[in-house]
Amino acid sequence: MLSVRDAEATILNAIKPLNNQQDIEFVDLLMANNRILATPVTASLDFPHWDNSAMDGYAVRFADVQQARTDKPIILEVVEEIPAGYQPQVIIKPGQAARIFTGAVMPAGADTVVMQEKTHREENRVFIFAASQPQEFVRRKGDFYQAGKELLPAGIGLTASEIAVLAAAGREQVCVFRRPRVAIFSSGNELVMPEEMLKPGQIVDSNQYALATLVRELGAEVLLLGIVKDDPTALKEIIDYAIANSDIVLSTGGVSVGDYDYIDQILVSLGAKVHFSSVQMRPGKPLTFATFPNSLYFGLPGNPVSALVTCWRFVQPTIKKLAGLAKGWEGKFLKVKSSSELQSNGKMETYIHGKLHLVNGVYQFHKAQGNDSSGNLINLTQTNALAILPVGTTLISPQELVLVLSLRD
Ligand SMILES: Nc1nc2c(c(=O)[nH]1)N[C@H]1C(S)=C(S)[C@@H](COP(=O)(O)OP(=O)(O)OC[C@H]3O[C@@H](n4cnc5c(N)ncnc54)[C@H](O)[C@@H]3O)O[C@H]1N2
Ligand code: MOO
Ligand SMILES: [Mg+2]
Repeated sequence: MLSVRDAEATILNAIKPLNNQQDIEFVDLLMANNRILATPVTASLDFPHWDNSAMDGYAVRFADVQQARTDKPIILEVVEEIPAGYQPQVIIKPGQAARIFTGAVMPAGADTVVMQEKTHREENRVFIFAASQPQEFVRRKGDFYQAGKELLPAGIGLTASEIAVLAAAGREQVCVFRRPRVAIFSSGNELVMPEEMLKPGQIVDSNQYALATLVRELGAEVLLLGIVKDDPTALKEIIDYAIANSDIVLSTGGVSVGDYDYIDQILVSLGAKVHFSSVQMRPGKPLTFATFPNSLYFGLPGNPVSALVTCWRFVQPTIKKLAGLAKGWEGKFLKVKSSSELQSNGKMETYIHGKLHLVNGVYQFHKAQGNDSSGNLINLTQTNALAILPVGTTLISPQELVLVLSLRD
């Protein structure tokens, strides 16, 4: 059976990231949160734009104040007051200073700022009590960034700090990758919507809610196609529609060996390349991955835990990579102590859901306490991590280290 590592490599290889010419759109800065920058950004301004003061104090000539001491202050004549937003008018000559405030433009002639706390003011005279360093408290033009250099690279996610930088560079809009489109449907004769009365044998289609929520959290656009009966004609029709209208299709159910498990044969009949239909993992063994010329197809297992675990493990990095993220689309794996005993049959790579908790500033993994059947959706609540036992490992004892996939950024 295909190992998880090989399944992942197959999937990652098949991804064609969005194109930075065709798959882009311009969005207003305040709508750009969590979007991915499609083209590098440069600015035509230096940062800082001009030499300015980092303190409230006095702009002076260093040569004038280098001998200043508490018991032997230097007295300078204050010739101008420079608040932020004001263009200085006077050139500072030997023996002179300007009153200046944080962020205000340094006057010509001055090269150093003495902070207010080291001074005493009497009318138009200022007493300087301490020798500063040359250039002290001056933020120099171009110290933070020089015009024309790359300010932000393509392929990064935009959050508060990048959006602030774009605003400072005078952008009103930003060029980002369009959101990937992910079609989702559930297959199963037993499935109904939450508002429907359950007849004997029926259950609510919870998978479409789980997947739609996760996919939206990842910044993709969801095309929710609902419930489809275990009927080859209906399934063929919906898959045909889904692949024509999305970058990624997620279906749940119908991928095992049962008589009503039709997904694989329909994919073949539609001309898909089916790369694999099972993976050496638990839960999630019956996982189908197929490609069409313009879309990727994940036939996720129907059991709710299996559907989410395979989505976290394989679909999450796929969406991030396809979306145009240059780095950081990989799963976030870490090694932490397990506070619970974890078991596996040793034959499958085993994924155990639970929670990463901070204990005295260090993360620990706690297994979810309920029945861990892959049909038990209830036990998934509050999951934020999956512990992973590799093939060959049957037991992790409490306080032993375990590999964990963190599900939060
Ligand atoms: N003989 C074998 N039987 C099964 C095997 C196997 O290897 N040999 N694998 C088992 C494993 S593991 C899984 S996982 C499931 C996968 O089944 P399917 O993907 O074919 O899914 P279904 O048969 O349609 O449903 C399985 C289970 O999940 C429930 N389900 C389905 N869809 C939803 C939904 N949208 N929301 C909530 N629950 C859903 C469904 O009612 C079934 O209980 O196969 C095992 N069998
Ligand atoms: O492995 Mo299935 O995916 O457990 O229930
Ligand atoms: Mg089945």
